[in-house]
Amino acid sequence: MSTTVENIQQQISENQILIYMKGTPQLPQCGFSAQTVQALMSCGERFAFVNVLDNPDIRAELPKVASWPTFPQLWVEGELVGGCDIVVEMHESGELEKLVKAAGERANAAQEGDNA
Ligand SMILES: N[C@@H](CCC(=O)N[C@@H](CS)C(=O)NCC(=O)O)C(=O)O
Ligand code: FES
Repeated sequence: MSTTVENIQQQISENQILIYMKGTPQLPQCGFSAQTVQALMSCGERFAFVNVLDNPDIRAELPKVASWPTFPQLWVEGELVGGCDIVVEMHESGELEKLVKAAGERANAAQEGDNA
């Protein structure tokens, strides 16, 4: 059986664009998660999400793994981008879309390579 920390590490390594949030993209359960996922959705790339309200073990362990105390958390290509403040700021500057689109394109290219 894998531990929570191993699950988290696997989620982060297997999902090139990943948000840990409260609620779901369709039904966020907190304003911070709502704002962040809205900014992410506006980038137009596919992304994975984990609802930490459904996963109390991940909610408890991820802040230690990430050295980041709160949710939401956006991870791109294995690295923590940040929470609501950072993501919203990057969205306003146009930086978020660049980062997310580049990661999405690389993920799609890797996928096509797998299927060939
Ligand atoms: N300033 C933070 C706001 C996020 C925040 O304060 N999150 C709190 C309330 S939703 C949190 O995750 N607390 C720990 C917890 O609920 O497990 C950001 O930029 O992401
Ligand atoms: S759930 Fe209360 S501030 Fe996020």
